[in-house]
Amino acid sequence: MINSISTSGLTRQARASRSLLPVAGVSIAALVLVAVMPSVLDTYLLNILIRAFCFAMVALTVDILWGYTGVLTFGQSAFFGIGAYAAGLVFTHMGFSPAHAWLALGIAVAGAAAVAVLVGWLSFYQGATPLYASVISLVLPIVMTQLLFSGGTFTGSSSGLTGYTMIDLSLEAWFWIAGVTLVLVTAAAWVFVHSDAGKILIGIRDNESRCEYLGINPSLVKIGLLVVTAVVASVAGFGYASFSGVVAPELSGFVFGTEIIIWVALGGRGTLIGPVLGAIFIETTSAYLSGSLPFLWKLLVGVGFVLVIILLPQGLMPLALRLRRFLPRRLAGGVNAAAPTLLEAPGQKPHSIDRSTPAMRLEHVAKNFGSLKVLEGIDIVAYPGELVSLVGPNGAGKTTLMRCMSDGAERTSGTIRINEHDIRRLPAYRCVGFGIGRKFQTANVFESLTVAECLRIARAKVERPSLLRQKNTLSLPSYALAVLRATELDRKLDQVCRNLSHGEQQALELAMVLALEPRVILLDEPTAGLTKAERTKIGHILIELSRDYGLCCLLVEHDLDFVCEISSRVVVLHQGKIVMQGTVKEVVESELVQSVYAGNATPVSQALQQATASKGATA
Ligand SMILES: Nc1ncnc2c1ncn2[C@@H]1O[C@H](COP(=O)(O)OP(=O)(O)OP(=O)(O)O)[C@@H](O)[C@H]1O
Repeated sequence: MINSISTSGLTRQARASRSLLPVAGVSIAALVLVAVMPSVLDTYLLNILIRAFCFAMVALTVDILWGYTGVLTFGQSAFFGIGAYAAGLVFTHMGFSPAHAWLALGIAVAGAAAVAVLVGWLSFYQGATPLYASVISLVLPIVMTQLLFSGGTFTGSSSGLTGYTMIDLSLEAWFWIAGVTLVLVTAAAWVFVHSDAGKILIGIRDNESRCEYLGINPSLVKIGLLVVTAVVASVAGFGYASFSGVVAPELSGFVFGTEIIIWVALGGRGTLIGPVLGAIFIETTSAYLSGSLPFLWKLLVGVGFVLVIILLPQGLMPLALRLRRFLPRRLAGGVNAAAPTLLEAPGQKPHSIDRSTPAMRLEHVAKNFGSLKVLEGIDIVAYPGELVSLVGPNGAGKTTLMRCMSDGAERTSGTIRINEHDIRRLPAYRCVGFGIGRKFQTANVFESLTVAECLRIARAKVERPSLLRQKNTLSLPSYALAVLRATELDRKLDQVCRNLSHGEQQALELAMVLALEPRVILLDEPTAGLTKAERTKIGHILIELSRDYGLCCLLVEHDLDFVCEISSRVVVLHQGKIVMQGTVKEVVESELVQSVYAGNATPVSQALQQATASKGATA
């Protein structure tokens, strides 16, 4: 019987606070600094810093897209330009008043959001590669600059717009506005990327396909993120133009877009603070040195960039963050320091499951790769509570069949129904909604996240993750908890996945799939890499999943002893066709199946016979 996991021993971690105190403390310190700086800095430096603060906000948006989500973008300058030109154009052609300032801000936000939706759709539509998205982001600032060049007197062409009436504030007031906005935007970004929802960005960066098979639509997440970051960049551009009284096509150009990438790379992508400090430092230093050393300074920045990329690929900030180990833990703000308490989720009641309606129905399914027919005429019906093993020699088409069952776009022809829902040509994340969960052949987890964070992302479809915080409890169905306990992963919730053994990663992936509470699970070699003892425990869990919880399990497995021990039915595939379906005994005794395996190095028939004999002896 699957027991609910004991939470004793986790109490210490449960008490661990996920408070926002560290970020609040740093933000208050930064605000105090912003408050006092105008009284100690000269006018020139204040001017430079206000501009640098605006640029730092754009750098922050690039860091969220590139550093956290893995989307390398050169296009954020275009959104900065939209905000800047919204202010420049309205103030030049309509005059200045508070109403006009609000109008310009509204145009900046709406314009940036509309362009971001279009660009996001083009960049991240289903099947688009990351390289394609980067190319689109390169094209955007080029198109934007050309539009501004060809705008004649309306946009000021290559000279841009100058001399318009600006928002009339003192230099100190501008400094405070820019500084406070930067601190607040940085703090908000920090809270978001460290929240449960923010971890999905890292999940997408690490393993987009795993996210899809957990029911998350990565394209939608990336489009939403692009829209939000575009709006922030446009507001920064609006502030820049309102303060400086100058807008030029260069502000939305490709060169500026590349400079932002350099700030982020030097500062340390994926750290937020690094890119902000990188932008402020390079902009301020440039202002002092570019006049006296115009070419040498650019050369120095370029050499610094190359050196950092080679020697410190993660940038300078991670180096500084490593010093945190010398600080007390509280001050270091170790957000991943504590693991959440595991709780048992209520889940679906086994007796409420209708076991007479097929959980999975395949009719005439075929798959071709060009002229190669990999699957042909596949008909399978599987019911809740069944544990069906797909066996066959290497290359028989087992994994391809799993792919077809879990993603509507995969098969060439035929019909697949999951819980009576026709999956049509729907993508994997939509099929998950019909109750299917898939475990891949090789361990497929999020390598830079902890065990608990992976499980949290796996639950995102069931429990909407918080945008603001990390919850200190994690509810999982009892069978997912049982997998964690069987493999002792429940004691490693705070460990980063890349440090887990292969077998532990396999078990974690299985627990992640079960965390989705699927009604049908596809398991491609779930015990590969596990020890004999772990394999036996997982076998028992799979039997209980089907018998006690009514899950329909479809299993691809080369370990034939394991297949015989746990299966209620076996389907034999050979050269893309089903050669036999039946009970373990029927398959074992089939001469046809034995001839299928004849010539294969694995003594399959022998293994099947031995396993059946041992089962008979036990009975
Ligand atoms: N993307 C692809 N393009 C072309 N052929 C492919 C592709 N993917 C799989 N195949 C071919 O389809 C056939 C079935 O492959 P599949 O991986 O489904 O077999 P399998 O039964 O799972 O094998 P194994 O037990 O070794 O994992 C093989 O001949 C393989 O070479």
